[in-house]
Amino acid sequence: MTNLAIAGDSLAYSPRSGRNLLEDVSISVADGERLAIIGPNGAGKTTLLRLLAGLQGPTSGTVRLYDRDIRAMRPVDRARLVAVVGQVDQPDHRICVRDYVGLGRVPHHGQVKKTDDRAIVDAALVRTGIEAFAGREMGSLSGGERQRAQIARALAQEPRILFLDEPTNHLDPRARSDLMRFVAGLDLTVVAVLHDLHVVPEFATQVAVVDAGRIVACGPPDQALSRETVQRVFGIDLFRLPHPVENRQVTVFDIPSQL
Ligand SMILES: Nc1ncnc2c1ncn2[C@@H]1O[C@H](COP(=O)(O)OP(=O)(O)OP(=O)(O)O)[C@@H](O)[C@H]1O
Repeated sequence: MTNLAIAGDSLAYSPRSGRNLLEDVSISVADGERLAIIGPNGAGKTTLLRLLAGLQGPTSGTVRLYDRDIRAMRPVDRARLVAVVGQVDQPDHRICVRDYVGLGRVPHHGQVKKTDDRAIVDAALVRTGIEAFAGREMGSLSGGERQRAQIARALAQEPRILFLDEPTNHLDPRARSDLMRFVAGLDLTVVAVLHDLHVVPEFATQVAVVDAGRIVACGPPDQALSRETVQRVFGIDLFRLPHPVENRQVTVFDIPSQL
């Protein structure tokens, strides 16, 4: 036994026709760690997340979750271990928020009493701050509220690993930071594809930088998010500066003026 939550080894993926979208990607995530996958549009981030979550099989290579080969897991066992909040989730607009969050309990049906299921759904609604919307239809929520409902559904699933694909998409700047702090406070292993580089240093314990289907830098945020890597991969600049008021450093991303 290791304390690895996720071990992806020599992963490659290419659709039936076409180029390799991922090549020779190996990554491990320790139990309780929070991995941010970053990279430019089309780099292969979502593809990597889908392979690690078992939503898609690799063309070659293996994924192990808590020492078990993901290919040998029954879907229901995987769903008790892994919850995914994807970029596109369009539930029936008429389903009410409570019932939508309750869908997270499906993999556990028959495992616990219905009253426990209800208590777990209630707790997920409270934790994500959407209990006031419980009776509303999903179609009536704002983008940010729907995002929280999706996370509540994932929490109701009681996973050990939470996968998030661009979870801050619909959120205003303060809500982005609040959400990632909230997720960091969960006692879970988390893998998140993030476009907003500002939230990465405070959220992630590990960062994987993906470019053109390969991991080009991986490590703690202050190492993986180096100025050189950010310049090369994103074409922007990075500065770590003393905070003007507080006794800490801030990471500033800047688009060079000569662009
Ligand atoms: N099934 C597929 N067949 C062909 N090409 C695909 C397929 N799935 C993804 N791609 C292509 O692979 C590349 C990587 O896609 P992916 O969604 O993993 O990128 P990403 O880094 O998450 O991008 P973004 O930041 O824009 O969401 C893209 O160019 C995409 O068009």
